[in-house]
Amino acid sequence: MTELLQLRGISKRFGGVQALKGMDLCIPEGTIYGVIGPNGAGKTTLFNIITGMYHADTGSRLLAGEPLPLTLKPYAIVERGIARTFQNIRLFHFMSALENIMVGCHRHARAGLFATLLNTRAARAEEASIRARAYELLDYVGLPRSAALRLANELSYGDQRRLEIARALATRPRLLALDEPAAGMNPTETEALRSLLTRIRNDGITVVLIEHDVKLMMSLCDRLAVLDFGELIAEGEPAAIRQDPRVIQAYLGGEA
Ligand SMILES: Nc1ncnc2c1ncn2[C@@H]1O[C@H](COP(=O)(O)OP(=O)(O)OP(=O)(O)O)[C@@H](O)[C@H]1O
Repeated sequence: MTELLQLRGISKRFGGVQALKGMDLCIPEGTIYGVIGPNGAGKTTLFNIITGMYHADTGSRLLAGEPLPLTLKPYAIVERGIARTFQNIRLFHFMSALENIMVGCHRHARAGLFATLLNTRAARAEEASIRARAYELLDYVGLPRSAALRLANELSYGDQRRLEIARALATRPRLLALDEPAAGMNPTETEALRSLLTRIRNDGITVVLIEHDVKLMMSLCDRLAVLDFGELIAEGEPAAIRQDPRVIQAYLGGEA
């Protein structure tokens, strides 16, 4: 198994709270990798460090063996191949679903500002190809064509979540980071999400997610990291995690 993302000795303090305590973590390429743990364990902090929203106090990280400096800003992290979604959906609500995806596609656009303003042939061709790619992604995440021209905030909750994933995929990430993607979903939407994430993984994009639904995580993820009080207390395949006494004591309470 090749490691896609490696974190070494990552620490983060907020005032008097040590949210992460020298954490080491390796996310293997081609997996669905879950991060679980009780409230306040440090999951969101870890996630925000992976995606550049927070800067760690100490530690280092590598993406596909290349250093990924801790000070990189979120847009630079996206450029290096890590895209994310948010716990509270952050779409451009007054843009159409298609336009939301096109924004993500523009990361790979080549036409410069002047070519676009002058509406040159090259700029028009590029815009057409971005639009075509956005339609492909709309299909890929399972949104109907009829959703394309609707405003993002008119879509159902589950469809907005799919749209966020499509927009993240539009940046062509190697690692897709999802912050509680199943939160607020009904069972049908959750099952559809499971199929979509499995498809994304099978198509070669590594997925890392935080999720409170432990049952879903146990059945969906290839590997799990369990955090407690800012430390990694267990890491491995779900079958082993389920039986780990530290996990049972710290978090699962014997329910899993
Ligand atoms: N911006 C912040 N300022 C101050 N303290 C913070 C901040 N973010 C997180 N913390 C603290 O760091 C610790 C870890 O929080 P974090 O949100 O990472 O945990 P979590 O595992 O995601 O929890 P939850 O499941 O409740 O979302 C908590 O004690 C939290 O109060």
